[in-house]
Amino acid sequence: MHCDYFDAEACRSCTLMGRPYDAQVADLQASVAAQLHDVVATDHWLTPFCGPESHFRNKAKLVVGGTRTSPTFGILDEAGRGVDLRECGLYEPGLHETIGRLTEFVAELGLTPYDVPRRSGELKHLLITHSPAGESMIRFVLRSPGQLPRLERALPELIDAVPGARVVTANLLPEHKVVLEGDTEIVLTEQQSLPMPVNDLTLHLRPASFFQTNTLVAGGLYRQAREWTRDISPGTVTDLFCGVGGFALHAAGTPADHPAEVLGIESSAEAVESARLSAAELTDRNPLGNIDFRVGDAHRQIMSGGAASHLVIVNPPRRGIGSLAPELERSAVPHVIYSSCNATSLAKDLAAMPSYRVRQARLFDMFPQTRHHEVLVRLERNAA
Ligand SMILES: C[S@@+](CC[C@H](N)C(=O)[O-])C[C@H]1O[C@@H](n2cnc3c(N)ncnc32)[C@H](O)[C@@H]1O
Repeated sequence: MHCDYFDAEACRSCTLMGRPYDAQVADLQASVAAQLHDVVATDHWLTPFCGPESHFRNKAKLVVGGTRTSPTFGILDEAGRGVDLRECGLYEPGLHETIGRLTEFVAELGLTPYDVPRRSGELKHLLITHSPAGESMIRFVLRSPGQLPRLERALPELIDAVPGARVVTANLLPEHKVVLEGDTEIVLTEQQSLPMPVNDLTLHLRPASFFQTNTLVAGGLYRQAREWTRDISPGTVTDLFCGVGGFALHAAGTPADHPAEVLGIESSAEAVESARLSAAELTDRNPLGNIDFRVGDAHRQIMSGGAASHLVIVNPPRRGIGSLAPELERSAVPHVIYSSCNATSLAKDLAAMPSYRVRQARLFDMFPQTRHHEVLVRLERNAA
């Protein structure tokens, strides 16, 4: 893949840009396998799962810079000046189109971009998620509620100007902080969630709920976990760090003759609400047994009942499962599926679980052009 922004040194996020894609995947596989060398035998690796090397991102996180009449949408340089990256080749074609229409509309609306060095202005970021069905969720991250009435008034024109705009929100981030969003979210549209078709399910995404950035590769990840779940044929499944329920909902209904009882635990109330919505739709169509999602701390779950599960699925943030690893080690849980975006923390966690052996592992290239990776491993408790 080639990128003009990279060549001009305007953006260097894609550290592997220019390297042939096959070589990128081979390097990534070798590096991840080396980090997990002590716990995953060479012949237990499945073939890496890859999608296209460009036009795969379903999400854009655009920092707004420049001026009211000439805003930029992309990142800020070291001096805090806006760098426009609207033509980034990682975006899905539909997302690219949405960005074009939306940024044109925002420039005409004349919201003043937030100026980081001066700490003045209003519009900080645009966060856009696009679904394979052609719909999008658009979130305006604002410094204050001052521009809210203007945004509310402009909503019908925005919906006209940006085909597929389904959920539009204002997120308030009054603090001068290097974070993407604040805690207050005001949904301006009647629709509150973006339906994301993945495999044979629809996952509802409410604002501020985590979702994987690469829909096609996420679909492969969930299918692999479902295949392993079918093979294990568990009576009960606990999905920890479940987000909007991708793993839990794919596990529900397996095995088909005696669907597992599935419980998802997640700290974000918005994500749990999303997962419940998806589960209700799914069970309406095809009764599946018990699926339940609860807001909670994954680290407490093993002590409070999760230890009785036949299968525990974990998909933690980059830092890994930490104290949960020794908890699982002490539990009687026979099967674990661990999805990790950080082979270093995965290796550390698995080293704290010597009673389990890795039966299979697979690399999912969720973030082509970078060294970021997703690894799925299937663990089984050693026979006593
Ligand atoms: C990598 S995401 C995985 C989400 C989901 N499994 C998926 O497939 O999209 C990690 C999730 O863990 C949640 N989280 C972080 N710390 C947590 C904790 N202590 N207990 C429960 N959930 C937590 C985050 O809100 C986020 O949704």
